[in-house]
Amino acid sequence: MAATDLNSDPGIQRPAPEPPKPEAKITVRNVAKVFASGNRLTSALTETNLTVRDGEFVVIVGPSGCGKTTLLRILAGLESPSSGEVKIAASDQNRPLHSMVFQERSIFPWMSVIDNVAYGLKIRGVDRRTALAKAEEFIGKVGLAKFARAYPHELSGGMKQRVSIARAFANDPEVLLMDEPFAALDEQTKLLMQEELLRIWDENKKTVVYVTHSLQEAVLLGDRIIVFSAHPGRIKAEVTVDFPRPRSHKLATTPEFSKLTSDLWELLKDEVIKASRIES
Ligand SMILES: Nc1ncnc2c1ncn2[C@@H]1O[C@H](COP(=O)(O)OP(=O)(O)OP(=O)(O)O)[C@@H](O)[C@H]1O
Repeated sequence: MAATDLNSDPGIQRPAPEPPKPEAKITVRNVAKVFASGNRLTSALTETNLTVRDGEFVVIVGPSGCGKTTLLRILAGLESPSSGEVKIAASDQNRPLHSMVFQERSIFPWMSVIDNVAYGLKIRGVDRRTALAKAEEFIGKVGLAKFARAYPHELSGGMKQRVSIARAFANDPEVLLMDEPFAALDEQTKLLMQEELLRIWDENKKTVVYVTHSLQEAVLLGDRIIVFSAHPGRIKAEVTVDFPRPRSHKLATTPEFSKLTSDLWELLKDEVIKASRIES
């Protein structure tokens, strides 16, 4: 049979082109981590395999001590894996591979807000004017424009955490690593910050790996949720979150949201029980 040239016959319907597959931004292959302290060995992670697509918001949940922070620290290059490998695909040599936002405030108390936010850019050799302009842009996005020249001691806890987030986004890293960034905030501030993060993320579509204990937060923020087993951690399940974006807290009032949160809890419950036995 002769091959048909689809381009030459206007009567023939061409199959819809496949959407391009987003490339893998983060690849975690067979990663294990054992900590040695004195003559005691602690296995924190076993056989961890994970691929995060470019622009994907991945949330990790799991019981206390299952290795979530360890995985994030390995991704940030702060720990090395005992075995296996981690790769972050760089799109631009001038961009940092990652920025990390921690639970505890990690801004410099002796620097003004704007200098804190511009810090990473200046370290990378971005000229002062460009760095300050970029910093101002993100300070505005997190609602701190009036406080750009203030010092951390003049800010509330939530405002300091906004500075950390502005700094992380202003750095324009290949991936953003967030370790329970809102855990220390009061409930109302946390709700505000979650919506701000959603809004900034919608504008930037950064690749994010986000650790949380809150299942509601995981469902609200994530494209995909990775459920870890109890210590030593390994991936037990993955849940895709299909809710359309932009999202807000209104989503949390829907039955679909409640159902997904409760399904997630069913997946996690046994692991939390196992972890509580390990700890006691
Ligand atoms: N530097 C270290 N030295 C020795 N053991 C460590 C070290 N860091 C972590 N661990 C151990 O590795 C395991 C995983 O710790 P990790 O902090 O990654 O867990 P986690 O899931 O983030 O916990 P949580 O949810 O409570 O923050 C724990 O048993 C912990 O005690």
